[in-house]
Amino acid sequence: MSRIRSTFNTTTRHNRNAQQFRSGCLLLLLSMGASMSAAFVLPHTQQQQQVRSTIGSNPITTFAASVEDKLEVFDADKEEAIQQQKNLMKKRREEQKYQPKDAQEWKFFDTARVHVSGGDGGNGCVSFRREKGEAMGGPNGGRGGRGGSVYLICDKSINTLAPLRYRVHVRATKGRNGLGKGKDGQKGKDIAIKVPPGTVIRELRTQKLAGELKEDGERFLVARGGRGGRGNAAFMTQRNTAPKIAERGEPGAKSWLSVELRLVADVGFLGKPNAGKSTLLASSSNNKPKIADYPFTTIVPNLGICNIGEEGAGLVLCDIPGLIEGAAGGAGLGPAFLRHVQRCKVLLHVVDGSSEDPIGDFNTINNELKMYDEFLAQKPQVVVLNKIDLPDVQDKQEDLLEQLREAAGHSRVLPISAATTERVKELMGRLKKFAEAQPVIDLPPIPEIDLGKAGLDFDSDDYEILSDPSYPGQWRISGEYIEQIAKMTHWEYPEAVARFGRQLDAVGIAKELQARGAQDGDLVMVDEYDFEFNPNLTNPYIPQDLLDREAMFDGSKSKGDDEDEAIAWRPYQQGGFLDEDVGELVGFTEAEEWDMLDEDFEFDEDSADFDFGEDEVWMSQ
Ligand SMILES: Nc1nc2c(ncn2[C@@H]2O[C@H](COP(=O)(O)OP(=O)(O)OP(=O)(O)O)[C@@H](O)[C@H]2O)c(=O)[nH]1
Ligand SMILES: [Mg+2]
Repeated sequence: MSRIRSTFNTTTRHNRNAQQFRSGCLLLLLSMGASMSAAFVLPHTQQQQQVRSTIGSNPITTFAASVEDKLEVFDADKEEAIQQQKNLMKKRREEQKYQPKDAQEWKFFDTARVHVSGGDGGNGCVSFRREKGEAMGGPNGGRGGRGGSVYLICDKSINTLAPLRYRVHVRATKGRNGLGKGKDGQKGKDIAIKVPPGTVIRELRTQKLAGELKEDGERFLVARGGRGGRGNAAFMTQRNTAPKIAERGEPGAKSWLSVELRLVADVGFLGKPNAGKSTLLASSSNNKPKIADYPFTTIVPNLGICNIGEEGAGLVLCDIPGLIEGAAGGAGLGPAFLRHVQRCKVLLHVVDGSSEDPIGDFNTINNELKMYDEFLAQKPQVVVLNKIDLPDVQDKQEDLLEQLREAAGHSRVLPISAATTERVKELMGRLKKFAEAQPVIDLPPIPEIDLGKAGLDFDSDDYEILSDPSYPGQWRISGEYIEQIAKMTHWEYPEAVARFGRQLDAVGIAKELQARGAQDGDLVMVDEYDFEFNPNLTNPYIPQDLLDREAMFDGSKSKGDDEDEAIAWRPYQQGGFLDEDVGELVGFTEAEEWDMLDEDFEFDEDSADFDFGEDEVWMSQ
């Protein structure tokens, strides 16, 4: 059996050289990255300028363009159109500056980043029963409490991620430490964050999908609290009836999340700016969005519930900012909001009959849609020809309808006037029937990452041993499981250190190290802990300063005459641990309330108790 010698004094300041080396490399990489990005990422217009100067009207233009598809051939008309749109958007931004802060636009947030951390588990305790005539009874150190977990809860009464904008760090509380007399530590409090239906959760760094909340009341574990460390009572065996060993609490899971909202509606509006989408929403629902005769009036999605006519009542409508040519490539405001119509059963394509080229508009939008997302492009559409109250439009109405039917390839085309509400009631009735008839094809997303796991749940075989020839005799072991075990080891208890050695053995790490040529006395690093590798050592090394402290401790003074009182093993009166920050042995203190845990604690999501206290659950407003 291999033993690992714990070298305390070096625990916190391990391997400075290696760290410096690493951070040096990192700096180097970062500075390389910076200069590379400076060289390759040019502003859009600058890129176009370059393209223009290299291509010009040269006959090889077509050849160049086909060689490099990404090159955009300069087109004066398009450039002008883009410039016009830019000016308009600038105008909108200017206007926005003067909007009151409580305007709808200010409150709508559909993306957020948040750091969630589950509470650490409480530490286990080493303590022994003491009764009359029995100097040292059985072990009775309690278990630490479980750390609180962080959940997201789906609440249909809110429709923005604004609460997450105002608090980026969400931490659940720690579990309390276990105490003597078999008292287990109190659990940490769970935290729940309310989010609207359609919230999609991803791990920020990898952008891996973790899950999605759709139904009201559904909840999703995003950071699991750590398990409480076991007290010495749990380590009693026939051979060792007085174990001086306890575990530290398991650290809670932590991660950065990117949270994104996809509104859930039956019908998503689609169309060029100024087509009359918001006017239609206003004339058919309880929502009164902003309407004006310039493009990009709408800058955030609006949800409305149809309230005209019996047939269409209750239909949920979603009006998004208008789309323009180049939307799939990021032009205009629309693309950022297109994901909001991904959940809709049906798309309502609003065509402005008074536009110069209504059919061209219709085709442009459909092309953009195809480029943006094939899935979205295949959603069933209903087309409306809007503004038929205008005489000009009336004149060519029949022609336009015919052409639209042809371009769309189906006959779900209806002439309406959103302004006068002509045929709007009929449209809503038909839309509702059509939406209801749609099969549910929205496949449930396949999660790629499980945020509900804490370190100990990871596959125990999963570890990696790294060594660097320039640092002979140094080994770094990485792996969620072994790192978590290291964090849970009470290094000041020799038996705990020995147990860690056995765990290294069990996972196969000790053998692997030997096979790779690790020598007696080599430095082994796991997470922030350093050890000397010593497979032949039989007695774990106890740092002298800890032994000195123990010798200085006078147990007889600590507790009064009450012989029945349970006292802890010296020097940890009620059990204790080494506080690495201050380098001191710290005793556990008595807490007011106790909460008993089963010995074999299993994480049970259903028993999670949410704290709906003051600032831990966030409402939308
Ligand atoms: N005559 C007439 N005008 C309409 C009709 N529908 C909308 N409008 C006008 O068209 C202009 C644009 O309407 P909006 O509803 O803001 O258009 P939108 O599609 O929401 O535009 P964005 O939000 O910019 O994408 C406004 O001046 C409306 O009054 C209609 O049926 N008839
Ligand atoms: Mg609008």
